[in-house]
Amino acid sequence: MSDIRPNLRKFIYEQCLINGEWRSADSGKTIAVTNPATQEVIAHVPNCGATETEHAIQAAATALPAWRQKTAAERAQVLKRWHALVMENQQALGELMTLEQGKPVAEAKGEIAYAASYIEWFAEEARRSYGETIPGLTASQRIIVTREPVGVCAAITPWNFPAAMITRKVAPALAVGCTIVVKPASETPLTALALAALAQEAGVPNGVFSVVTGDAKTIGEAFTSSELVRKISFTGSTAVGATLMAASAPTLKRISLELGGNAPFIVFDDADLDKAAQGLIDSKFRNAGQTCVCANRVYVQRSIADAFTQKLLEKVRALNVGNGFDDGVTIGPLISEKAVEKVEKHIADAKQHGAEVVYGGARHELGGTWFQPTVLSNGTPDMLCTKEETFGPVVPLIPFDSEEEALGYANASEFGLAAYFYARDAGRIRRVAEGIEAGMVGVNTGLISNATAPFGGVKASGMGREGGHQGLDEYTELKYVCIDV
Ligand SMILES: NC(=O)c1ccc[n+]([C@@H]2O[C@H](COP(=O)([O-])OP(=O)(O)OC[C@H]3O[C@@H](n4cnc5c(N)ncnc54)[C@H](O)[C@@H]3O)[C@@H](O)[C@H]2O)c1
Ligand SMILES: O=C[C@H](O)CS(=O)(=O)O
Repeated sequence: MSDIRPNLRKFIYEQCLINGEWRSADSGKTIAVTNPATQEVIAHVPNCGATETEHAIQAAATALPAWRQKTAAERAQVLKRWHALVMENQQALGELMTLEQGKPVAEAKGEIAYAASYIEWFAEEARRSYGETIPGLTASQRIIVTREPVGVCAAITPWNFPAAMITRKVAPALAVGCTIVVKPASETPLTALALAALAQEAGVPNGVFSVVTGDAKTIGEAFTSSELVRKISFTGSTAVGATLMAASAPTLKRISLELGGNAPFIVFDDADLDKAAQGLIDSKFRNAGQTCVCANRVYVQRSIADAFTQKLLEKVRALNVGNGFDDGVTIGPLISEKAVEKVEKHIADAKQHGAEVVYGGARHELGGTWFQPTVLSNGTPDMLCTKEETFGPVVPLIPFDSEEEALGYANASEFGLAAYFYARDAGRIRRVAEGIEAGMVGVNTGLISNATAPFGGVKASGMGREGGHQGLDEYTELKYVCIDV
């Protein structure tokens, strides 16, 4: 039986939105979009290439003067209408996301609200893109510093959070007067297209926000080679981010990179173990572990390791694996067979290093790309999962003895996106929060993502921030005006 409910059909757009027009690829070629839970083909979207992308970029350049000349309040009003439309359609947009990405409907609806919160946040921030005046060096001199929109922007987004990764780029861009062309992941284009349709309904003018689906490399090259594109914002793997950064260098584009992670999760002996176990569930199993900021390696102080493991297992056993449309399901399918094979590779490597499977450890009996929530004990600090993100529902528990040892393990990574630790001693909280190498740190919490805070990483996890007032600055340039009158 198809998961495509009648109420969803009006949200399934099988054309791209370019310059306010819904259009197919020039070649007529399409890409199939499948439901990861059933492998059913749910839609076909245009397989666009360079010409369509260049058209969208040109339309963004043409639309830029009028959009940037609107007042911040006028742009804010359009964003507020977009926010209202997204929330009015939260249920349908959530079900659409489950259809193409697989996460449970409740979680998908949560992402829609999270995505909408970026629109609301930047509608408010639009009117706070402040400059400054600086005392002149002479009686007749005035120094003024203003913030101006970067101009035409391009964004490339991943499949794991198909709504939030779009709005946390588009909302700040539009707020400050930029225009933007977005290429969503080919696995999950429908959410992006539906969001663009609602933006159009909200009054975003033609060309200000276009969505182009198709060949990633070709579209990416059209973005990076264009003289008109002044900024690229990318969310995805570190490897692709580095490629885009290098390709953007010849035209000196501004670039924001939200890349891969490998979050350490440390449980100290002075932690509240019940809170730590729940925090690990919250962080690790969100989106079946397919989250850039999820705990990827768990370090547990040896003296409380057994007690913590039992508390964790009690909660893992309560996780319900199934189709995201079924009531009560908390763990959906992984996005692809390739994703399952990576999880299997990490578990096999951990076992070779001496880790023991204390729960799960294999594909789920449902078949397809479902995987059992898995807990490994007696892990070691040199397992493959401590070096690359697993992107699946696996908790590798690694014992440690001292605070210094734990911090050393945590920082022994090329990545630095998110990190978490549970402790109650004030001095330990200060030392570890300041010593850990990450862009974002959760102390006694496993959930840190929100629109008000600057989201981003260090080292191989990227550069730039999204959300907070910092997220607005990513889309502006400073202009210094020295007046002598
Ligand atoms: N830091 C963050 O905020 C964040 C958020 C979500 C995902 N991620 C990371 O993204 C990765 C998982 O997502 P993914 O598998 O979609 O990543 P990915 O890098 O394979 O793809 C991301 C996007 O880039 C496009 N792409 C792929 N190759 C490209 C190329 N050569 N040129 C231009 N575009 C190209 C894809 O089509 C997709 O739209 C993980 O590493 C995860 O940690 C990071
Ligand atoms: O995959 C990483 C995203 O950024 C998810 S979230 O921002 O933490 O929701």
